[in-house]
Amino acid sequence: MASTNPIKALEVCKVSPYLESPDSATESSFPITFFDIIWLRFHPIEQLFFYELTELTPALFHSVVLPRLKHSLSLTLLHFLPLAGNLTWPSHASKPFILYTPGDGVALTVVESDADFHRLSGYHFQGVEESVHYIPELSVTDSVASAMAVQITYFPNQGFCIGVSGHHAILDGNSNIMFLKAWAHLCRQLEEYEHPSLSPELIPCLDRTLVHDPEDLASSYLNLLAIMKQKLMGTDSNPRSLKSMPFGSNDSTDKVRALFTLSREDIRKLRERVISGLEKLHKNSSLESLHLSTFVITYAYTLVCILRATGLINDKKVFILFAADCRARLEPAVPANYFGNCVIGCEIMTEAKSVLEENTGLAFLAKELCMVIMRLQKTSVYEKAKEQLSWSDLGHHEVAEGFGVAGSTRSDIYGTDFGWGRPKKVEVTSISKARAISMAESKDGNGGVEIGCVLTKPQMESFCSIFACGLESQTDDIVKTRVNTSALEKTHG
Ligand SMILES: CC(C)(COP(=O)(O)OP(=O)(O)OC[C@H]1O[C@@H](n2cnc3c(N)ncnc32)[C@H](O)[C@@H]1OP(=O)(O)O)[C@@H](O)C(=O)NCCC(=O)NCCSC(=O)CC(=O)O
Repeated sequence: MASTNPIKALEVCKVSPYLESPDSATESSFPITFFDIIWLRFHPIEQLFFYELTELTPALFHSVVLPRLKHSLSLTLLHFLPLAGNLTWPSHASKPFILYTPGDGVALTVVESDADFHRLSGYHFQGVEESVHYIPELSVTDSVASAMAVQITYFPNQGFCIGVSGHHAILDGNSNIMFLKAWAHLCRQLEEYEHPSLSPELIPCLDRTLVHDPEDLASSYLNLLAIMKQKLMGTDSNPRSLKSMPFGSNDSTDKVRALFTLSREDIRKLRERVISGLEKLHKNSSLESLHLSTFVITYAYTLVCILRATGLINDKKVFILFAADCRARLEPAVPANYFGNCVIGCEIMTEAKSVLEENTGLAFLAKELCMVIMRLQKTSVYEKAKEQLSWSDLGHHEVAEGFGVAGSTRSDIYGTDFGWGRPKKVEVTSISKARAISMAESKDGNGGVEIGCVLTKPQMESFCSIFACGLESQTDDIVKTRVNTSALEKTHG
């Protein structure tokens, strides 16, 4: 879907940590851990936050909103110094590390757009290429990678949008949202205080020594990445390059994105349907210990609908991934405000036919997810990280359709109020770069979940009908019939 460029550049600058502080005048380096290295070649985390403000005149934007956003970003970076620096891997170093040098900062692009803010921030299908204009590009060369880039887009008399790209080897979803909340918090405070301060839970813990690595998994993961890179890109590819590797399909020309919501009531009904499906699958066994959480129900239901919509054939395998936050799961635990990556991948490899089974597919997948989550309690995180080194042959990608999920149902992503209200919409746009959905708690805070999907337009139309009809269905089957598109738009919009 081709899109004309609706934006006009206003400013390109660098925002450095607040200069009056002695901390920002000192060079600092931060080692990266095995948790970070796992994500070294992954595409950046990209998100868009839309803020509706119909009274946003050029004067208000340029004299109040933009200066306040910039100043608070500078104040925030003082606490989050790794984000102002770069990932680097000089030839003398055995591992990449983050280096902050005075004068470094986050690249900030300010643009104006005459696009329809209402449509962009609405819950309708949108061409994936339309969002490209609002996402900043992260500068990455073979030897140096920026940690973060920010774009602020001004929509005259409609609102503004904040686009963020963060290097995944520097921060995970939790750290990313902590940074955005800290920035929003300081920006809000600037309305009243000249010297705003952060509450303790928003001050990041930058101590990398809290992650123990007695067997140097970090080096093993670097070797694994070099092998993967050679397999994908040929033996003459530079194994020390910091550039990301192609992961899934990057071709977004025919793709659309959309957000869907499951209400608390939808989730309750789906949970009942899963329980009845489980009773059919396991007539005589006790299933009491299974915890059918909001995450499990949402992920299972969305994947079943996607598999049906994409017409996956029964004899295929599916490889399902999700991240588990390890901050509280490590022994000893690291603090909730630990900054960096502290997540580990959990995986399920299964036959598509078990998931596509009409009466029991949803229950089957929900149970598989529960079992993997339960196993997390029994295995040490470090042992699991060691196990994952066996993924080195990339075999999964050759034999199975892979699916992943970005975000979390507990991130409070809509809590990012910079002083002009909560976002009208938040999108994790990077899901278009991998075969992934996004998940966040719904913005009304009523226990529902928002799900972001990227599919081709025909697949999305099909997904939309399967998703909506499946919720209306009284049985444990998810309806496969296709309803007409106008009915869908009503349900969805
Ligand atoms: C492994 C999990 C997904 C499993 O989630 P579950 O919800 O099924 O299970 P759980 O044991 O965590 O929680 C069980 C129940 O307790 C509740 N619960 C647990 N901990 C809680 C807490 N601290 N505060 C409030 N509620 C809590 C849950 O909401 C759930 O409730 P109820 O039963 O009501 O639902 C999760 O534990 C987890 O680690 N989530 C974080 C994932 C993450 O960090 N993602 C970001 C990846 S990086 C990324 O996304 C960036 C990118 O790649 O783009």
